[in-house]
Amino acid sequence: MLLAKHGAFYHAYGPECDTIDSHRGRTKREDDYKIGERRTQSWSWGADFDHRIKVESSVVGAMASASSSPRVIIIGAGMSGILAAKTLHDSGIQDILILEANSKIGGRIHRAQFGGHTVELGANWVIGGGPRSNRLYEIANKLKLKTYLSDFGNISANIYKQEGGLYPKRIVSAALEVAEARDQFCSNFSTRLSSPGHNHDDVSILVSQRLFKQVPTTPLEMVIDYFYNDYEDAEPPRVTSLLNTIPRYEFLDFGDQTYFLADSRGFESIVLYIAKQFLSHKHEAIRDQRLKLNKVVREINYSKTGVRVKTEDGYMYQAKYVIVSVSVGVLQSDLIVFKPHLPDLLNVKQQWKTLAIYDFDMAVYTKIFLKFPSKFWPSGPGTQFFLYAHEKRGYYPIWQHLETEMPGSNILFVTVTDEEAKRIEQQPDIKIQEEIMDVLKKMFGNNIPQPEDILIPRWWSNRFFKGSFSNWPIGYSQRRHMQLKEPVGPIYFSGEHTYSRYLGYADAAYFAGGNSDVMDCQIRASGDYPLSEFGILTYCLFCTNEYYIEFHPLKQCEVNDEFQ
Ligand SMILES: Cc1cc2nc3c(=O)[nH]c(=O)nc-3n(C[C@H](O)[C@H](O)[C@H](O)COP(=O)(O)OP(=O)(O)OC[C@H]3O[C@@H](n4cnc5c(N)ncnc54)[C@H](O)[C@@H]3O)c2cc1C
Repeated sequence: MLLAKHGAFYHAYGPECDTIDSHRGRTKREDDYKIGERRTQSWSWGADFDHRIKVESSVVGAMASASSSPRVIIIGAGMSGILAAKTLHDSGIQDILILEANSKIGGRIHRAQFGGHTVELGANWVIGGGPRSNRLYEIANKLKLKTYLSDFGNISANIYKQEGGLYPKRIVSAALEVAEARDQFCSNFSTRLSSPGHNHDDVSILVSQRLFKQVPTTPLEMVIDYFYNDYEDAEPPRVTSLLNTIPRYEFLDFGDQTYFLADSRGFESIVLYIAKQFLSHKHEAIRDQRLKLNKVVREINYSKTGVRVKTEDGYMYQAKYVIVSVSVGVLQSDLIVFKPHLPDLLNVKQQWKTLAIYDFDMAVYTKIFLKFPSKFWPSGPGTQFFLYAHEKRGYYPIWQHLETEMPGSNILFVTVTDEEAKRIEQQPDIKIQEEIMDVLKKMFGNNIPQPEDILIPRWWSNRFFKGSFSNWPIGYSQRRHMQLKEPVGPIYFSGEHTYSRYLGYADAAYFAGGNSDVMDCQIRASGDYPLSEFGILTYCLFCTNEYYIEFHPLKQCEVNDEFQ
């Protein structure tokens, strides 16, 4: 995704970095809300559970040579799953099993070969240069991965009209000034809403724009607004929560320098590096029986005594606990069936968990790559990004060439999001290519060559992801987000969507894998039951049917210190 918008904002117009106040404002707000909150939950146990176990017991035996009843099963070997496993391993729980549906680790951090080069289908940017060190950026540097500071500095000279031709620079500059003022207003308004004395009422970014009396309507205004918002959130301002997405803590904490990772080893080598710290490996390949690839989990049976996890190939694995690190999009789908159902709408008193999952947003953000026989777009300083303004918001809007990172590659990519991304990925490649060529011809004339190749990731249709990353929708409360990551009996939840501070980013996945819930699982799994304390939360699990959450009113824990 992104990291681009704020990079653009900072690089092009200079940062207004109110790090400490905003940071503390957010922490305080969360604490205020949670202090003294107490909730009791219970759920019913599946009547047919014991019967199923007997029926499946021979299968359990069949897989025992690979892993005989680990203490904790981790579902998913993306960044958060690998970190969760490492967190457990480092704290002495090595009796774990990671089940991953795909044939490699990394999840939404995924490279591909295209046009003779390595491109990133998922996460691409890492950030650095801020008051806090970013672990992912540190690892990238340690591995000497090639990263390039993105050059957003000259957008005002690079916006094309719908029917072709560049907008005059002075018109774009004026529109950018308005956009920047609007963005600043949204930021100030968010801070004001979250300050003491306000009810922390949330509004959408669009409402904030209306208050500023500057709602983008023309193609130029819309594409600039898209660059500021959709390109970051992958959903439009109408949908996105102001309070929970502005300010962006990843930039306040980690810095305003956005580095585009372009290395043949891929972003996924960062995940591999972490995995190799605790899983046996030979050179670049993990050879550890505790990691099982091509294992699609379809069912999780849980009870007071533990979990049984069933995979598509008919195997059953049992453990005391399970950490589910799949995307919130996957949780919203029916790929994994929980038995008994997670507390849901069928019982009004127990609807919290399912609602928390269904109410959140899994956004779609797609980079479409094109390889041409020759370059026909401008290159050199100040040309890396160019925008296409169309009356339909988000119609092939943000373009990037790779001449800096991969000179002579003749590769372009365009980013689409949300409903447009969904519409596009349902079409055949050839149809998408035709649409794209029409747009490119408007920008660069009819004489441009046909592409030699096109690569269209389909994150939304992929049953193992169901989208690209989460976005915080308007109307979704902090309390509900706490429920999103809350455990249900022996089931724990991880994944980028569970870590609100850096929501959506690979950083969120990294921290989610070492956060309080995983640590709580670790403490329970190691037998130090029932009290755990970590970060800003204190979890008290007195029994598996009932638990409550308390917050330490006085403990202003720096979130980043949780896991370094
Ligand atoms: C197009 C795109 C661009 C992005 N750009 C950036 C960026 O520039 N910078 C940034 O920081 N972040 C970016 N992100 C976000 C970042 O990639 C994610 O936040 C992060 O990788 C999520 O990690 P995760 O472990 O939470 O989830 P995942 O990576 O989704 O890991 C979950 C794992 O669970 C597996 N799984 C799913 N279902 C099952 C099942 N039933 N059984 C077993 N296994 C299952 C999946 O295969 C996957 O490996 C981008 C993401 C996308 C898609």
